[in-house]
Amino acid sequence: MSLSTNLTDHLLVCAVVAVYLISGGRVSIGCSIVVLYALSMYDSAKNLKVSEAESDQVSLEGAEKQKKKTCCGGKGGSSCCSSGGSGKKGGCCGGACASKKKAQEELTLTSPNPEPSVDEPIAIDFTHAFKPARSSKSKTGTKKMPRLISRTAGGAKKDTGFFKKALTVSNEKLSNSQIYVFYSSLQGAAERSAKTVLETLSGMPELKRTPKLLNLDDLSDFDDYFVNVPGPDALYILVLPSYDSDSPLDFFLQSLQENANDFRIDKFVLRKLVGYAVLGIGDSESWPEKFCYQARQADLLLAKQGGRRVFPVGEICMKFGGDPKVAEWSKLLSETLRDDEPILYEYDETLDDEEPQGPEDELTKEPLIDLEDVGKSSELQDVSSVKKMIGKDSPTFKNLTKQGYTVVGSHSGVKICRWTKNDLRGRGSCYKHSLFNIVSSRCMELTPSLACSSKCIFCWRHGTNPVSKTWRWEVDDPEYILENALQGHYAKIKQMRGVPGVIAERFAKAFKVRHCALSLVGEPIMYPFISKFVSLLHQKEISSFLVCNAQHPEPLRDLGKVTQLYVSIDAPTKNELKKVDRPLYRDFWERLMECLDILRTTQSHQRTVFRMTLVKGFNMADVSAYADLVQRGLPCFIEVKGATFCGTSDGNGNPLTMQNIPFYEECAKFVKSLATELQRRGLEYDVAAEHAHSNCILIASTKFKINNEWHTHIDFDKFFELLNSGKDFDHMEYLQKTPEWALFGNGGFAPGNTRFYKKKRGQEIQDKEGQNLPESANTQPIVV
Ligand SMILES: Cc1cc2nc3c(=O)[nH]c(=O)nc-3n(C[C@H](O)[C@H](O)[C@H](O)COP(=O)(O)O)c2cc1C
Ligand code: SF4
Repeated sequence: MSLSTNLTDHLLVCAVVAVYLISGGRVSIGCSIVVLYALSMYDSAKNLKVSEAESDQVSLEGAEKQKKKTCCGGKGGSSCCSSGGSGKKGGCCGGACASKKKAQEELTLTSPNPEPSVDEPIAIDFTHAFKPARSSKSKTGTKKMPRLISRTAGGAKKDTGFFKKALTVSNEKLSNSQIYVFYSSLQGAAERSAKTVLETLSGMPELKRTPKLLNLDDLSDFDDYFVNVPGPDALYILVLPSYDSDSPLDFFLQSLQENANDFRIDKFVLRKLVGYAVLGIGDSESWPEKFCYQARQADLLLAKQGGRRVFPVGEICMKFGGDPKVAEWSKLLSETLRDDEPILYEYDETLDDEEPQGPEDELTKEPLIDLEDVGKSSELQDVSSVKKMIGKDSPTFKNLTKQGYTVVGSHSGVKICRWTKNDLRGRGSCYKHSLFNIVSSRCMELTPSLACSSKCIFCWRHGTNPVSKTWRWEVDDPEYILENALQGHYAKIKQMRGVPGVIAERFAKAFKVRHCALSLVGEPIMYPFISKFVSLLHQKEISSFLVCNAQHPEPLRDLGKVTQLYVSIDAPTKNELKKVDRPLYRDFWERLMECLDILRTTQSHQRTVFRMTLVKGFNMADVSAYADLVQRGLPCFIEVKGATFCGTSDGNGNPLTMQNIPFYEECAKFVKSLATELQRRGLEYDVAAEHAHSNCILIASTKFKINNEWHTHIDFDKFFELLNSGKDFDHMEYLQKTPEWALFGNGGFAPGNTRFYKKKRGQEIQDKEGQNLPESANTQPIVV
């Protein structure tokens, strides 16, 4: 108790005694005073305790205020000069922060019941919250997780721990997805295997939807599945063979790679898929180095674009009974789809360091690749490796030779057409005779590129000829191609010498080819040396008829002189063209427009022809839209031909039937209304000539009607004379009068030939040039 308190007490006692004496020393008053005094003493003792506690609180607040003025605001840590981090003990706060921190820590540690208030933040240590399943499981001896691919950039590995690990787990129910089984097959093994996969999956009662089977080579646009996806729950299974020579799969892989590098396409565009799995088939004995390499490429490309692998790539050698292994892979896949356990889609390989690799790692033999490195993988560089377009041992080679082609070098083909044989036997030439004066027995049909940049529905490519937007193969010399093509052609002519009815004179002349139709199958203008090749033809006085698909404006612009330049116009509108030609280019319509502009301008000196192939139900309705195209390209001629039915369309995606084949009358009606529409617009065109037998009718610019007589025929001697003169000349300088028999309405059958009516045992079939083919080729789809 303090001195001041004692003094107050003494004064109080004196005052009480004085009051007692003044009041006469009465006992009752004296007692009351003593009680009051005792009460007041108790109260003051209590107050003293409270004030002592308050004064402690005030002094703490004062210390807090002072702390905020220190170097670190009292936080200590590395920002405080008193902390260990600064290396200075004491610092500006004299070490108060540090000592305070220490005191607080001590308080916390010694506090018996440190119940935090609701508002206080709680610190939880997540370090061990996401232990990789693999590590923990393998320690207990249970199944190890498959090795999967990380999508994390190397630099980001260290700081994405929490989110990255959380992203690795997916709980999608795979059995709810719509499964698409894709395949690509040249000889049938992949198709068979895909069907096994399909059957196995279809037998799963858990699957909500029936799986679908799709041939990659029949897809008109890969983008429908590999840029867009058909639904939110699509799951893809790809069954792919490998070929070290060119195969349709090359184009698919090339497209995937282009998508991966196309800045307009979302980098992880295939994240929209529930997942994917690839089954590779191949031959490990004959191609040990390249065994199933294209399946692996596909797998990496799908992963690179965000696809989630739901099952490891299968690699099965088909040489020695691979079918049971395919069934086994399919069964394992179906078990995975059934299994609702989460799948580790992304994988942090740094977590692998936590334990040594087990023997299972050896078994998987799957190299762990960071997705960021996928593009640099040597496997992927192979996607765009330069191959021969048609290797001698390739199925495409066998297919083409079976169909009567002579494959020249690695990318050209020559074939003797039925009209050539017909003309040798005096049975008449093809429609090009009546329209333009080409004699079939002296014509060679050739293409320097068996590959094409379209997949036209009426083409008889059987889904086997290579497709690509650009040239991606080894290139043969033009001299080599011409020399060997002529040899191949003459060899076939020679075979005709024993055929009954061959006219000796025509047979002799046939050994000096006069015309070359650069069409056949494929896209000739894709050949990088097309102009040189054409000039070599001209040097041998062989006229050139070049047909192109209007998808390659650059080489079209650069093209040198040709005798006649064709552009195929297979449909008049963008939508119809996409349906009919199934072009590979996204900007196919713009390319067509550019080609038309080139015909009207840069190449207007040439004899230009629009070639239209009429397919009922596909491209015959919109005459006015065709007129728009004519107005833009202003060709010299419009050659209109009805498509021809050539048998079934088995497995090559050709949707045409006999119902799509127009009759001559329908073609004639179409041609007349097109001519009328052009005239209505003030464009000077009219119907000129025909070859009724081939359903072919010619509309010509009226500038070829000289003195009221059509001059659609070519004076070939004059053409070479002009060419050899070295002077510039144009299409109006080598004309010849159209003979009477060829004019529209007269049928177009040349005199001097005997009309031959074949007994119709099967469908009469024709090749791309409109030439009829032997009946043995009756499995071919529509060709024109
Ligand atoms: C010309 C040719 C090249 C081949 N190249 C490879 C190859 O590089 N790697 C491979 O694993 N198998 C290769 N094979 C084997 C095929 O991939 C195998 O026969 C496959 O089953 C064919 O599938 P398909 O019948 O669906 O076309 C090749 C086969 C041929 C005929
Ligand atoms: S018809 Fe011609 S342009 Fe069309 S795919 Fe066949 S070869 Fe190519």
